[in-house]
Amino acid sequence: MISVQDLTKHYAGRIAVDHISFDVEPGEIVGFLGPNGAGKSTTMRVLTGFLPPSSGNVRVNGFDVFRESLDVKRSVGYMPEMAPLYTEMKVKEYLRFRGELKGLRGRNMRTRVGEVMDLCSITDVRRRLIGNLSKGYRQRVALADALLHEPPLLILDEPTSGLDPVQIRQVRELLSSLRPKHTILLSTHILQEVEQICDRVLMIHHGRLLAYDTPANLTKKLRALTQVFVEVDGKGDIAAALESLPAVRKVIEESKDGVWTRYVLRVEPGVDVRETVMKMAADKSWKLRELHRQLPSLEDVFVELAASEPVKS
Ligand SMILES: Nc1ncnc2c1ncn2[C@@H]1O[C@H](COP(=O)(O)OP(=O)(O)OP(=O)(O)O)[C@@H](O)[C@H]1O
Repeated sequence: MISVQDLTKHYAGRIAVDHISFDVEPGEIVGFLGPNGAGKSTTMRVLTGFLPPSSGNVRVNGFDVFRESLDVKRSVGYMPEMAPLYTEMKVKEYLRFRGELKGLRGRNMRTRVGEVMDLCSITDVRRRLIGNLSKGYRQRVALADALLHEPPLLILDEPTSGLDPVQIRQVRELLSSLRPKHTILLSTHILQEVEQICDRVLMIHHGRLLAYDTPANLTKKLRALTQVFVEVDGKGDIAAALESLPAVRKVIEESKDGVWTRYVLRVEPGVDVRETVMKMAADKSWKLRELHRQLPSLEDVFVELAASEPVKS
């Protein structure tokens, strides 16, 4: 559905997207993850046919984004980060107006507007002014707009930004329900979002692609990051003792609170050292007030990959 080869985009001599390549298969939900300014919106705007690439080969639904941008626009439902909704229009009126711009007429228009309002659960607010709707409802109106012309591909720029937890869950459920009819590329800062609904994750930083894989594979790759937190009150060189345990690669003293010292243990993949730590504490008469293990998250993967990326001037 999407094929990106060696895409580069410059703004006035500054590189925003730096030689990235990736493919998205039909029916996939792909999460685009990266900090502010990483190049997500730029890449998405190139994919929608609105922004020409500086170089590279980008095809959407089989069409070249530069030479066949009209066909690309027909193939894509795009929801920009700040969807430009007309606040003085009523919901249904707005969708009909947008439908007309997208070439819908007559019965086809009536059916589609009804369908997308149902799909996005906005039928009950169809006669309300957009300006009076909550952010969650407005977001769903913007999504209904993106869906109007039944595009096979949806490109959504931070679809859950600014929403409360209930609204976030509703949007996520809605997006999951659109699969497999629609392929979805969505950008987000929220790692949990990606873990929950995305088949694959694109990680981007300083315009470069850091990784592209399933959330499970990404975290598996960096299993070495498994951490154990231990808070101890005891005598002797506690850090050295903990570091002598099999499978413990590194011990970092994290904080002190009176007699208590909190350590972070970096542990080899697949090993649970909690029992041996407990045994050592008993043998050495240490007091323990915390002992817990934290498996690596996508956030750890991102932080580690970003740290290994040379920073550009
Ligand atoms: N129209 C523009 N003119 C000049 N520079 C731009 C323009 N749009 C974006 N940039 C720059 O390009 C880089 C990538 O920006 P982009 O908006 O694509 O990042 P992003 O990952 O979407 O960030 P955010 O999450 O903040 O939206 C940034 O350094 C940004 O300042």
